[in-house]
Amino acid sequence: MSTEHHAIRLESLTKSYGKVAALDGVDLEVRTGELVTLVGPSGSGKSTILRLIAGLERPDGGGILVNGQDVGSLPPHRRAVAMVFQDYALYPHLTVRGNLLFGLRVRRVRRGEAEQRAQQAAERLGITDLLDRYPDQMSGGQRQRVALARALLREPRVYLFDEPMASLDAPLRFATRADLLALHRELGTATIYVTHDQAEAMTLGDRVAVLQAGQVRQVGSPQEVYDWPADTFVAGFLGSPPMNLVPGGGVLGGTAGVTLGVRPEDLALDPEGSLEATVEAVEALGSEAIVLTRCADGTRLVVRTGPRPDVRPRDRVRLRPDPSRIHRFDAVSGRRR
Ligand SMILES: Nc1ncnc2c1ncn2[C@@H]1O[C@H](COP(=O)(O)OP(=O)(O)OP(=O)(O)O)[C@@H](O)[C@H]1O
Repeated sequence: MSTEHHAIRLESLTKSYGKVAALDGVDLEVRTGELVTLVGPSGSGKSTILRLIAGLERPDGGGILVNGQDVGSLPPHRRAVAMVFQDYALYPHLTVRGNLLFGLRVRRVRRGEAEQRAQQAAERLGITDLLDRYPDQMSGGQRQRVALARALLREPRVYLFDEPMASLDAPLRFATRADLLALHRELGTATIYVTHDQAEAMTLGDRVAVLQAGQVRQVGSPQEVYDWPADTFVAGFLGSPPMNLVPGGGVLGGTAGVTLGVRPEDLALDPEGSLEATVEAVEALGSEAIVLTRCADGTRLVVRTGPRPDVRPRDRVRLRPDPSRIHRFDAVSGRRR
């Protein structure tokens, strides 16, 4: 057995709410300095994982280790874990300074030292001019920085983020994402980051963990899970639009017992292509276009092309799949073959 301590190690974690199995045997390891993004459909158990690590709830079974120590029986404030929520969870009746000092007071840090540390955290996140404001006097992005500064003050070994940018607009998300990544690299802590945003999951994560129905379907680098999805669920979940999956292989080359898949960008509109199809719709996205097509046997194939493709609905077209990019899955288990 490896003696290496992972900053976070989850072993066969289970948790049910009544009849609902929120987590059904979750194993996950995060190394020190690593950022793992957690993605999956609504209700797949992402937040439950974070709440169990933070100690806000207790698992039914399995182990939670932080730096090699089983924290299962420790209360939240003794776990060296900081959690940042989507709604920031700031105290509305306290100023930014009050919010930053609160946790330090609870942990009985002397006043002078607490003031100094709060000041340092505020400087690091560029919010010193906001110290006397109340949460309702700030923008979402500013509140997010305050929540981050407060998390920083806990000097955690582990950061847990539950969709911290969900309420920010696109440009602000983009900027904040870069700041967050810089902070993560500088601190070298272990981070788990839950998001619904695929671009965020792919760009932030050293590794991506894909969750479905309380089980981890695959963990790997963003490129790995995209290029080599372990099963049809991951294949159909990552990518926008997702991979075309054809049960039985059909137009992609019928083979009993398999489901074949091809990503929209691995299908080209090409007069020499081997597949015949009819265009059903064209969605222009500015930098690219999505062409929805339908083959004679009824199979729908989505094609990603450059901007302004020269086709319109009801056009007959030919498609050329990249043969090296055809994915094979078992028709019954859905696992990659
Ligand atoms: N306090 C609770 N009481 C009952 N059921 C719960 C509770 N918390 C979570 N669940 C159920 O557990 C499952 C997992 O929920 P969880 O919040 O972890 O999902 P999630 O992946 O974070 O979803 P979302 O992306 O919508 O936030 C869901 O079926 C949910 O309804």
